[in-house]
Amino acid sequence: MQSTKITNRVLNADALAKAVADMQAILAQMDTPSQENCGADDSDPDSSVDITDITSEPKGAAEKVTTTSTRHLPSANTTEVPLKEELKPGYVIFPQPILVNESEKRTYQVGTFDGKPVYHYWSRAEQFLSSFEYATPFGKRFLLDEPDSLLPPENPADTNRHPTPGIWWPGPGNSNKKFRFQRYYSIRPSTLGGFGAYAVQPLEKGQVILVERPLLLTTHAQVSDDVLALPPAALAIYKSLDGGKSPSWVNEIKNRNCFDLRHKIGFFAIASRFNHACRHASNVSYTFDHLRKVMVLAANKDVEAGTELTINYGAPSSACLYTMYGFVCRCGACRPLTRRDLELMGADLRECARWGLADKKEIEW
Ligand SMILES: C[S@@+](CC[C@H](N)C(=O)[O-])C[C@H]1O[C@@H](n2cnc3c(N)ncnc32)[C@H](O)[C@@H]1O
Repeated sequence: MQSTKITNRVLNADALAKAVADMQAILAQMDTPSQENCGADDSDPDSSVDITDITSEPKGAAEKVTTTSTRHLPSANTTEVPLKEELKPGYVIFPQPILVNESEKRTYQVGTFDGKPVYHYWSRAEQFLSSFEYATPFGKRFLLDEPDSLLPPENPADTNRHPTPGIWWPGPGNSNKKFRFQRYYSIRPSTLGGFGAYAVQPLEKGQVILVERPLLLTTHAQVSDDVLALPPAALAIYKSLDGGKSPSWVNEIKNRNCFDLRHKIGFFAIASRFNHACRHASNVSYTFDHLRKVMVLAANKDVEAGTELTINYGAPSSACLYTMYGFVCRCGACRPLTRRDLELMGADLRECARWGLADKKEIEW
């Protein structure tokens, strides 16, 4: 079991006890085969990774774009974009433009995926990654061969201002020096739901694929203030995360994307894009290095190129997953929730469909 989990609800002790009792009652009523129970993987492999650097930003003609995304972004962000002809493996892409350079008001389009525009921003290469020992899901180690990283630039002047000292977020606006392709995965539309991470090359068990600083490290109590205090580039990334359709978008995004990091919660531009898989179906494990304040993701089994990379959110069953995180799991490793399950759980199915928590097929029997 991982020490960090994505969490959905802020529960006090009483509410938690009630939720557990409710859930036990629901589960007692449900015809739940043992295969439904989902658990995190425990593995202990080795790591071997290397890097590719690029030294300049992609060039291309500026072009107006529109997006079909319903997620919240100020329309002013959909302005001039340098168009790249093709979507290269390993790019980090987003379903809508990310405002990365406040002064130039530019966003970056990479190309199209399934007929929809997708966008790319670069992660900044970390110069000192190999100097420190990092906590990985499989023990402490020096990452001599650097994984993809979203870490601070060596010159603090390169950072955008951030309410939390030491926190940095990515974007070409931060520096004109070296940027690195995301070599091990790309973030792209997923069959599980929304966007997800896919291996762009075969991964060996134990390979560290990502070391990432939080976009925001905060607490449940502080999240609203801290999110609203984010500078535009970081706020745009936060808003681009899953959710964000309702007036209470800050909490909605929080509920779907935050990682519980002991007394804090964290949001990540990339790690928060990894979808969930139940039981031992997840192929990536994660841990938060509290000393270095980085999230470290590593393959927990050999993975073929093109496979979706999934983590385990930590819920013990698909029913719990639904109750805690509000989505119907489609990972294939658990018994999918039925309409009856959802009814027993008191879910408003139309509301589920409206929020994309259950698609039409799932609610039409
Ligand atoms: C942390 S986000 C993961 C990235 C997200 N798919 C996106 O587009 O940004 C969690 C959300 O992804 C979706 N999701 C993750 N794992 C899923 C799964 N196994 N089945 C269905 N939906 C899933 C759910 O909508 C969930 O609220």
